[in-house]
Amino acid sequence: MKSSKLGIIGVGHVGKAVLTNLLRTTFFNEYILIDTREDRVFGEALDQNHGTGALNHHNFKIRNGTYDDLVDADMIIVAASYYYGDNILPNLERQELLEDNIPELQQIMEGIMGATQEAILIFVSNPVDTWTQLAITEFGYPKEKCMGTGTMLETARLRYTLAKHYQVDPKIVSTYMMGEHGNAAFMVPSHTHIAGIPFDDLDTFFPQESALNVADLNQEIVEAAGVVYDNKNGVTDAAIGIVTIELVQAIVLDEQTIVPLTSLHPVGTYSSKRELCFGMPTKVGINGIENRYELPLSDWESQKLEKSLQVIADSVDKGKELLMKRKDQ
Ligand SMILES: NC(=O)c1ccc[n+]([C@@H]2O[C@H](COP(=O)([O-])OP(=O)(O)OC[C@H]3O[C@@H](n4cnc5c(N)ncnc54)[C@H](O)[C@@H]3O)[C@@H](O)[C@H]2O)c1
Repeated sequence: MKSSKLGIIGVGHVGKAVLTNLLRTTFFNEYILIDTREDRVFGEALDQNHGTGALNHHNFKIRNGTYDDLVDADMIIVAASYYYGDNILPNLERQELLEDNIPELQQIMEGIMGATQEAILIFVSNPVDTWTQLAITEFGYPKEKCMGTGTMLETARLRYTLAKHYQVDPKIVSTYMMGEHGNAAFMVPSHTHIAGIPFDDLDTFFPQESALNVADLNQEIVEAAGVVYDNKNGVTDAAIGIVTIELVQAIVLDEQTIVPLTSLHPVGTYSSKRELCFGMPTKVGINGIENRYELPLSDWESQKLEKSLQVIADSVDKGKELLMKRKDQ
């Protein structure tokens, strides 16, 4: 029987949160941890290994490793980011992280491409749409096996916020945030329901709760990361750790779940004149991307999408240019 191996590249706050959550599952029995901070990743592997000595824990193989160890990996999660020291990322917008992270992306993709093109490759690193797209178009990773968490985190935040407002279980809220993972993410009220009740009818069914304004709600969700960041000393790791497991589980268990991950959408998707990675409802299973669903959008949603796609296109162009300059050096 084949064992299953996961690689995590970048074991800072987010990589560690993903690892710790996964170690409560039995999706994988072998974990390879890769980080440029060799002492940090050695310590993390040792610390997590000590935990396997507890009688209520599974006996996993966890070690710090190299790209050679990923040759037979089933899945690789990239949560690396240029290390700014002092244990925190600077207070930069996600797009502002791009320039410092181009060398990291290049090093990581060269390492992965030298090891495998078979593993499902999941990006969490920001700006996540750009990392995902450059991995495919500039380094050649197979597009149906390559994805990022996209607007899954914003969607979880929206589901939580709507559930809290209407005092219901988040699991019965069906909704999406789409577009860029970042300031240009937008909600899709026309496809938002609570227990089958359309967004526009919620005030009728929940008369005791105040009416929600879509633009204000959208703003609140987009700004939510900053609120966590400001209050957690520059870190957002808990929710993304859980959301990443949602995606991993959908793939490992072949759940055929539909989530707004980011992947490379062909020319013509929402009339886009170029192929582009952005968050939209996508079916995932054991082989990676299974299908994409181009939901009809309202005028407000279409305008938001257009803006989102422009932000990502500009970022991808800048990323390509920076990579080209490095190759010319
Ligand atoms: N997609 C999302 O929804 C989401 C949510 C939260 C955070 N993030 C992103 O996740 C990333 C990580 O955040 P964090 O808080 O864990 O940062 P962090 O600074 O705590 O950790 C980053 C780690 O990456 C390592 N690293 C840097 N370059 C590397 C390389 N070339 N190879 C291997 N490892 C390398 C660093 O040594 C560090 O340990 C950031 O880009 C952050 O913006 C994404």
